[in-house]
Amino acid sequence: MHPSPPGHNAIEEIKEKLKTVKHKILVLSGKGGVGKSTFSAHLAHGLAEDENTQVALLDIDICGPSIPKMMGLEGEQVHQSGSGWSPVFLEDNLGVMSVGFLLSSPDDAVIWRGPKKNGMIKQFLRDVDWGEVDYLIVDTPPGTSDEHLSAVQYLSAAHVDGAVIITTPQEVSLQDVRKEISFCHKVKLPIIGVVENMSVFVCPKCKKESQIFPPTTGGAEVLCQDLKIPLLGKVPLDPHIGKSCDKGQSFLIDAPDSPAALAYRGIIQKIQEFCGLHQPKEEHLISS
Ligand SMILES: Nc1ncnc2c1ncn2[C@@H]1O[C@H](COP(=O)(O)OP(=O)(O)OP(=O)(O)O)[C@@H](O)[C@H]1O
Repeated sequence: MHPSPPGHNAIEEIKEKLKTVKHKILVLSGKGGVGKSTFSAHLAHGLAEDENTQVALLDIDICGPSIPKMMGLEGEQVHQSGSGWSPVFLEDNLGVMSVGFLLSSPDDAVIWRGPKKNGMIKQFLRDVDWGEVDYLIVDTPPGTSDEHLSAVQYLSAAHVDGAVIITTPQEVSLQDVRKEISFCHKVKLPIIGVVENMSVFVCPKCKKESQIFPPTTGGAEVLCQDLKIPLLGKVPLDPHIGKSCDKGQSFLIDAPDSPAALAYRGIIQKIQEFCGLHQPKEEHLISS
């Protein structure tokens, strides 16, 4: 089932493979559990609501792939196509590929050793036949590890638009966002902006907003002002999100008028504007 390992000219092969993909967006977070996969999944759902937009979602969260569950694709396996792997199509215009499709069971612990992880990232970028795609969204593991470096290195060769960084308002998460931003600067990865997730709780009955864990340092807003990074939006903590994700559905459809869905739509629009306004440039590659 596994295509052959990438050779020395992997960068050229990835560049060639991704020629048909217009915009490439990496979704990053310093901490785990802040809502990165939820965001990636719903950015894909939201963009694909326009049936003329072809969307691809790639999950390279090697040790904890949650995209199969969130997209209702648990139990799917990687399908071989002519020259590589074919994505699983959720809709005609929404294709998904996940490391999770390689697992025999979602309950399997995944133990990949260092070089194997990077090899897998190369394979996922080189071997998936996406076809003509407007947006490729790449869901990454938390942190700034070797896997991120590999992904940026390969995607940069194929013109990456930039990264969206997901955080919660707490300092423990924001501290890692600063590291994420420093990583992006070091590897010359443009930053599209920051999303503050689980910002506030909106009471479903009285519609009042409350901060469950008020941030001690002003949250992502202050951080973004200080570092001159765009804040794309704040998404409230919303029980609809967890429920829809567990069912493998889009909460943008399940709860279209919820404060979280409205916040997501505003963020998606800003990302579309960014991609329309900023033509990605060829980046200098970081030597491995
Ligand atoms: N705004 C929100 N309101 C309520 N629940 C949320 C919200 N955003 C995410 N969640 C829930 O939080 C949990 C963690 O989200 P998710 O898996 O997307 O995090 P993650 O950052 O991708 O984690 P990791 O990278 O460690 O896998 C999920 O159960 C998801 O449904």
